[in-house]
Amino acid sequence: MNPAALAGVRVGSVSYLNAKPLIWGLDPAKVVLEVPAKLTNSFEAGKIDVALIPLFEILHLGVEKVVDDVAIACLGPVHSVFVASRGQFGVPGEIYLDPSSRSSVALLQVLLSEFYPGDWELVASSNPPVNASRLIIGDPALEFRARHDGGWRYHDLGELWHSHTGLPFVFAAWALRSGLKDAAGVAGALREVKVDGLEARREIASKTGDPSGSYEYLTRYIRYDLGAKEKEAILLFRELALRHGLLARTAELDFV
Ligand SMILES: C=C(O[C@@H]1C=C(C(=O)O)C=C[C@H]1O)C(=O)O
Repeated sequence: MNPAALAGVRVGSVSYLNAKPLIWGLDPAKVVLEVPAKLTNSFEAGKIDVALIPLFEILHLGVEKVVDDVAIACLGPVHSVFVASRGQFGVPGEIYLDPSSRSSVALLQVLLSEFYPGDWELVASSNPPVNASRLIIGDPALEFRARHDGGWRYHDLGELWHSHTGLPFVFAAWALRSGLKDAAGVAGALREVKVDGLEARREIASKTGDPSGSYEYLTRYIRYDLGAKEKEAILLFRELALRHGLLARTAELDFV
């Protein structure tokens, strides 16, 4: 399947398993796959027309048009975005940050500033000391869980956000380059891709090293809708990010 509206449109997606249902059926040779931070750079540089970029960057770059009804989100635990530590959460100290992430780093900063104020030191480095607390996202987070047992505690940021706000959290959404022709057609095609991709989750999971774990992850933890509650969550996140100096005020998002 390759909907006509996407012909000639340069598409970029996050390279993690969680994004696979949203690009299912598109010609893999034509979709740029990168970790969130790199993908954002490619989108900003104008190399991609439509990209599944971190929500934080959508707000930060002042992206105007976002595809309605499609997201990488969660309601409660997300399973693949956590601070792994040897001890309890909320005791201030160093946390190493995954340099691939944008939304989850900002979410962690918002959660700490708002709900766990203290003398935190956030260190951007992909090479934390052996026992250091660290924020990990995406496939590396799933692999970390699979590789390490006992001794580590996982503080799931989707769960922490939900316990404080009662809301879902949106990690990424489809951003459209400004001036893109037929934005409505492109958005509609990406919604169709999503419908097929969600149905193909069993097959997508079967191609991974852990079919049942991957299927559970894609069906129980990651949610793909961007509806009223998700929009409410985006507004709250934006407000808190503004309050804590992570963002400057930008225009309202236009969902197409
Ligand atoms: C839930 C996740 O969402 C991802 C987290 C992102 C971020 O932190 O910037 C960006 C895109 C999403 O794919 C994950 O990858 O674990």
